[in-house]
Amino acid sequence: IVGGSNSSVGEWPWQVSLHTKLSIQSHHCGGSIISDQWILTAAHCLEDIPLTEHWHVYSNILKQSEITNETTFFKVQKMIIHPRYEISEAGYDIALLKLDTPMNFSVLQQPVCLPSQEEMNMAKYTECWVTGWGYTKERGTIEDTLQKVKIPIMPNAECQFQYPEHRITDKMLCAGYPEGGKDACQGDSGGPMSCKFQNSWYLVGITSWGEGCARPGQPGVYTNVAKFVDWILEQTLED
Ligand SMILES: Cc1c(O)cccc1C(=O)Nc1cccc2ccc(C(=N)N)cc12
Repeated sequence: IVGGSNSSVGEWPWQVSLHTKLSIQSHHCGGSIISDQWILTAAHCLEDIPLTEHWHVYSNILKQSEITNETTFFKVQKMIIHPRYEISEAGYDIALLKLDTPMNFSVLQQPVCLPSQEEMNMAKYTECWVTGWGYTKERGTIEDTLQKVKIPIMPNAECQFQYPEHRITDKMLCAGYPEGGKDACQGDSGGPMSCKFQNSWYLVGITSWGEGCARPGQPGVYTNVAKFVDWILEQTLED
């Protein structure tokens, strides 16, 4: 997260840290708790490591330094990458992780609401925050304390104009300031864009891509979760 600030304990209780257990274990991507056994993340997070046994899911974490080999984590029973995903910039950058055991909810560890799938105008989301342990600048490192930054959603037409060489579809969302300076970045991928509406928080976007980070005129691009609620329900209620 570029231009953000430290989150406090329990501020984003649906945020998880996805670690890969390769040579050294480290934070790879963010994710969001959407039920007691399902995590929503970005497909591009999983494409290089398609084996369930290499993933550790850490919930109720504020600082990466809290994670030691004594820290409990969830194992992944099943990974579902959207069948139409190819690369982030072409969309469908969404994936589900089924945990090996259901988690117990608490004030510090609980699901975020999925948005309603009906055609919603984004204007109702006036307070959207992006969170993660990703880089705070383009050539950065993974942050210790979970960062948060408030970023306004922009109309897709404006976003398309900023990315003339891309096709910004209605299954994508863009968010950013014209002057740049506040954005998600590498390492925040898969994490939530959470928007507050009538005193509840909704998972409106999944951090997907952007040209660099926090550059003027280069907004962050997110998976538009509302367009995938049908798919999410099909995949998760089936089990
Ligand atoms: C290619 C690259 C790096 O090598 C280092 C940092 C960023 C980048 C990059 O161009 N974009 C990115 C690469 C990977 C995940 C990203 C997630 C979000 C954003 C965003 N701006 N909202 C940019 C990303």
